[in-house]
Amino acid sequence: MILAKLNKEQKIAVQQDGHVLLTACPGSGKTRVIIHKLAHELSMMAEGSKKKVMALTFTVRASEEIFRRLNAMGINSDQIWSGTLHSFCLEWIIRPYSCYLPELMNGYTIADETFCADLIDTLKVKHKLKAIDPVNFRFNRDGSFAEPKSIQRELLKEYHAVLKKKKLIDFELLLLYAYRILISLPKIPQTLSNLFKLICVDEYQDTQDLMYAIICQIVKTGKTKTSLFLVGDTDQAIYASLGGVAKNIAEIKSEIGGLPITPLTLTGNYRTCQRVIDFYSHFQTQKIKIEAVGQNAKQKGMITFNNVVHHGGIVEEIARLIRISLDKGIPEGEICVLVPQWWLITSVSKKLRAILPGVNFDASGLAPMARNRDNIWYKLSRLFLTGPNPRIYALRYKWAEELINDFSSQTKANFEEQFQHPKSLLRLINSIKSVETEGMPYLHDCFDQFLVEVKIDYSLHPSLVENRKLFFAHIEKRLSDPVFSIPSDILSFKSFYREMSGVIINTCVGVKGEEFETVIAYGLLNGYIPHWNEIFSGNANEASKKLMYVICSRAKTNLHLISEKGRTTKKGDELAMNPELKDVVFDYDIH
Ligand SMILES: Nc1ncnc2c1ncn2[C@@H]1O[C@H](COP(=O)(O)OP(=O)(O)OP(=O)(O)O)[C@@H](O)[C@H]1O
Repeated sequence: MILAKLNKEQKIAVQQDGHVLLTACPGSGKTRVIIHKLAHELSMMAEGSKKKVMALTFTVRASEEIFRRLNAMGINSDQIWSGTLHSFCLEWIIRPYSCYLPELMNGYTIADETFCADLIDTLKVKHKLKAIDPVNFRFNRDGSFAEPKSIQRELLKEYHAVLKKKKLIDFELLLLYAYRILISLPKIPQTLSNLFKLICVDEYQDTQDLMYAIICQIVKTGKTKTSLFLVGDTDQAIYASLGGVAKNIAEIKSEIGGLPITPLTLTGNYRTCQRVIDFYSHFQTQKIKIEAVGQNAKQKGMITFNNVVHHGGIVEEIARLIRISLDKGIPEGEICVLVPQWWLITSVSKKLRAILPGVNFDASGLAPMARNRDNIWYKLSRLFLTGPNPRIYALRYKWAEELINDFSSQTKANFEEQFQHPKSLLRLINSIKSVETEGMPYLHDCFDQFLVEVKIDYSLHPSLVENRKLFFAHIEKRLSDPVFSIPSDILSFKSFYREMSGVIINTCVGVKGEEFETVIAYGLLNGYIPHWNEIFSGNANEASKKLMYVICSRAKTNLHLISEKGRTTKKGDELAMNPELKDVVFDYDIH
């Protein structure tokens, strides 16, 4: 029954025992396989088993999507853990075992992302680095900095001195400390391996070395107790400049202590029409024929390339293309605008909203909250800003569970006994009402009522006080920033969490693994895509090919590519067209 919606190759992958490396082209059903693999493994467990299965995803969006889909299949998600590797390390390694690591045993707080970003900006100014100068924050397995340049290393030392003084840990430290815990106390990977029957890793080609080390330490220790299921596509490896590496099968085998691993593949593309596939095959690094096998396989679709529009008119042009798709009856949520750099999301979203007032947009840049997803108050706010809804029940359940754990680890005290279960906590949150109509006072009011009910005096815990201050300070900053100009009412706050339904505005990294009827990508220029970092590191060609491949392969039938004119460097030199795109000879449709 669970396997009914899979083809033969997909069924084989789902039913394959032991460790698996599944590599396949875009649209071949890798995500579908992961979801069914999780469901299948659960169905094979003995009744009453306490074991769990896990999916590690590249983005929070992707992990939430897995929850939604399993929920829609009627699968009980109690025994499923899905999230990014960072959240896994926090929840399953750092939080329960920090007392064993000298660096953490005297307390720690997860650093607020925006606090770290501000600190880095200040240190860049101090060290006379430009805002765009890259700094590699990653650690090697032995704890040394991966950053090779000396000024950057000085900056890193100061940055870490500040974190240490404040007992903060950022994303990279989280990975390093998790790894240290695993290797210094073999009982811990053993315990995790006893608990997790399966670890699925989506987009494995973008995994960093330290991440492989963490995952494989658990698999290796458990020998055959935990199956590793790596899924990805080497042509979609777009994280090389941020340490992502697609290890080959021999390397992975060696990481898991020589245990056998079965290579599998999927063929056929269910997503995209053949013409679009043939177009993006220009960007493949390995020339493999991809065959469209979905219902739209024979459709002509629309592929346009505009290299004449001036950047001053870019938003009007994007709006025109959105209208063309809407006029064809394509739903808003099936249209995606890909921006070349994340910091452009806000301004483009705002302008598009102004030009197309009747159209809904789904863009993180329009949200009142900054992206400090690990802030405990952010986690509480998302429960108050989403209502009870069966479609996202599993997700809210998971959020409630996280909150119970977070409060308990930060306060060393538990919620009032009756609220220690996610179900009862959700019931409490759903019952709290506020008369406030403005977002900030509404959240303050809900938080205070909540704390009274669960009997936690947050003022006694400096990290909670500090994080609450930071959480609201960032909202205030965004509300008063003319660039954002976000409405401050409660509806605007709630719309941030509304289920994705409007035209998506995001970066290529932000929509990894997703698909849309129409993709509109602009800024396809040397310096944006590929980014200067790739160009300076001598990796421009490969990075650019892979980015173009990922961008184009998100589309089902319509692809609009734009290399606008008139964008310049600070020195005033005009940015050139993306070189890979320039080389393509194709019979484009008229735009
Ligand atoms: N056996 C199948 N029958 C019908 N549709 C399928 C089948 N397998 C996958 N699909 C559909 O094909 C589309 C692409 O699937 P999926 O997102 O799982 O691909 P993917 O390999 O993960 O792609 P990417 O590498 O781009 O992330 C989805 O709409 C999915 O529902």
